[in-house]
Amino acid sequence: MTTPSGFDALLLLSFGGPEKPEDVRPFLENVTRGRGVPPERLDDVAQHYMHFGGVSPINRLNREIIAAVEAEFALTGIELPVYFGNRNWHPMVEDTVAEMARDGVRSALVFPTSAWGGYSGCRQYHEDIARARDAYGPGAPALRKIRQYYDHPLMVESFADAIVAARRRLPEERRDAARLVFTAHSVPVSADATAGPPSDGGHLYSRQVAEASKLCAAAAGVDDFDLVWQSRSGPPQIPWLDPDICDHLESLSAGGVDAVIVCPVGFVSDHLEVVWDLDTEGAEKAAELGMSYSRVGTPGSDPRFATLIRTLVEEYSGGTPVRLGSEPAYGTSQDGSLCNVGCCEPAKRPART
Ligand SMILES: CC1=C(CCC(=O)O)c2cc3nc(cc4[nH]c(cc5[nH]c(cc1n2)c(C)c5CCC(=O)O)c(CCC(=O)O)c4C)C(CCC(=O)O)=C3C
Ligand SMILES: [Fe+2]
Repeated sequence: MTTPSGFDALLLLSFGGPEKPEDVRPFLENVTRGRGVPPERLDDVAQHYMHFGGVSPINRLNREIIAAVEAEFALTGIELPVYFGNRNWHPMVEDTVAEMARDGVRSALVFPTSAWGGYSGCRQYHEDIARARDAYGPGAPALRKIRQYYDHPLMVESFADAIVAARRRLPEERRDAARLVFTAHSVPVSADATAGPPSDGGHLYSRQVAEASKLCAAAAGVDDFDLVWQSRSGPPQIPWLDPDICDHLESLSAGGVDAVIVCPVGFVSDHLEVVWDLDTEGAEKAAELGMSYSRVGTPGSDPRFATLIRTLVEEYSGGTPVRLGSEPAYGTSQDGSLCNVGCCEPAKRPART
């Protein structure tokens, strides 16, 4: 038995998403509480969910990842039960942590479904851990969050193979010249500026996304590519990372590009931002411009993703970190404490009106 010493469970911690139409509004209210997102944006996003019958794919995808991890653990002799908890929708992390405590879990590792640094991608997961432990009170399990894994070799290999496969789906005569475009969730410019410990100079999120893109392109044998952003929210007067994917498709088309390979490097699985913003809006924009468009698959559904999670679990039981990149990978903390002094300060909220 190779069960990691010191831990008696793994908690997969994610964002959560609605599973029926009545869930959509309360879910969106949970996501945006106190975040200064304008009501018109919320109406739009509610429509995106309604387009898919009010069901986000995210919970199903996470349950599939958990089943794959359970199989991987069984195969490799790791005896750790795997729990599932979310920030914004059921199963809520508060309920899951209470269940873990009732099951006798004393100390668990936490795998976050975000690979990144930054307020949304990392610090908010620390906050979730702290809130869930506080809600239970004394006797809550100790929770150790796994680090940022944006440059994990298995994630890079998975994206690289998916880039090659996406190129093959393009019409033959446009394949060779197709432009590779990486995309990640935009964040406010001010949030990116404070991502990471202040002593590092900030911008940890966009630096990690840029490095991951470079690693994936190189592994796919591509030396020239673009990096753009998607799913911008917030009031229009607040600057967010740009260019936006759809604007970028227009400039590529104006420059004579007639085929694109769009790689959602910032997402571990095909959740709503991928199936709406890329497979629906991005694909429509490309069609309008007469461009061929091929969207790259995400690593969450690749069998290697369960192995990635296992190697991270082993890293926290005395294994050596496996990394390809050179940007810092923070994000480990105990019981929801900050991983560094002043790390990933949230964006300043616009005044509420
Ligand atoms: C960096 C980042 C990630 C990647 C890291 C990670 O994975 O954690 C991510 C993931 C996700 N974001 C998601 C959904 C939403 N994000 C929103 C709003 C926001 N996201 C932001 C950033 C990020 N978000 C930000 C700065 C906001 C503005 C409000 C705020 O400052 O907090 C809103 C509100 C409506 C809107 O304004 O779009 C929704 C509904 C879902 C679930 C999708 C599904 O259901 O399948 C997932 C995985
Ligand atoms: Fe988001």
